[in-house]
Amino acid sequence: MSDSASSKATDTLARRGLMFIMSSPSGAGKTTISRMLLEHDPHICISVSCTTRPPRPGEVDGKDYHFVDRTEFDRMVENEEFLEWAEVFGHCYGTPKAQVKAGLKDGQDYLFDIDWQGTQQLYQKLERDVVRVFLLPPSIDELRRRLTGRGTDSAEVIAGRMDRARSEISHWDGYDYVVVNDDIQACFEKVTEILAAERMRRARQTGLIGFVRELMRPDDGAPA
Ligand SMILES: Nc1nc2c(ncn2[C@@H]2O[C@H](COP(=O)(O)OP(=O)(O)O)[C@@H](O)[C@H]2O)c(=O)[nH]1
Ligand SMILES: Nc1ncnc2c1ncn2[C@@H]1O[C@H](COP(=O)(O)OP(=O)(O)O)[C@@H](O)[C@H]1O
Repeated sequence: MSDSASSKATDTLARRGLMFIMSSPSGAGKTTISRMLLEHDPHICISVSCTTRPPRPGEVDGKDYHFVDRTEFDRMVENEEFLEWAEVFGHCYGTPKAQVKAGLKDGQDYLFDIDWQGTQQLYQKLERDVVRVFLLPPSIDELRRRLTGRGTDSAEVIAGRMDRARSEISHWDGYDYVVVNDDIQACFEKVTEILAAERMRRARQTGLIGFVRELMRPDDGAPA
């Protein structure tokens, strides 16, 4: 087999998709890093959550979140339409089930911007598919600066998010990887490396069995 033919074979090996979860205290940068990943990596798409929180300026329904009212959210909970859901900052957030389960089988990777409660629930249900990444701010002062600088929340809301930050940080040990988001580019590169390595895990590479069997076939001596 020529070099180009063999690299083609490995490029098309079947692989099960993964669930790449990114959590952090509010303001540490998970939305920013998520957007960079989605922009640079065509093989991962975001799992769009449902929320009862009102949209922020610039947020688009169906892209950033599916914005629903409480009655609709409760109906979806009742119908078991969520893989997980949780109440955060007085609003409900949930991960719709249908799309993700089908996509994983077809090798589609999904990115989740969800909190520690949702992470625990997804891990309990789909442990083998889940990769858990936690982002930390370089300092509490910098976290406050970022929340203020983002310009999307009132002083009161920011104070609430800062109060919650310490308790959110206390869940750092429920994650597989912890990355300090100091320099944005450096953080993005680390997250990209984690994703690349996790894609190579043997258990995810469902096409390997046939590929290796082929490699191990007795040599018939035919020229390449
Ligand atoms: N469990 C769970 N948490 C979610 C979901 N979607 C978003 N979140 C979390 O809810 C929290 C608040 O999100 P948001 O209102 O967008 O503000 P942010 O903290 O600035 O990202 C964040 O910790 C998100 O990770 C979801 O579907 N399930
Ligand atoms: N490494 C970084 N250095 C400086 N500012 C950052 C960095 N990462 C994110 N930010 C800024 O901090 C603010 C909060 O980031 P965001 O991604 O919205 O956080 P989260 O989604 O975790 O709440 C945004 O204004 C973003 O541009």
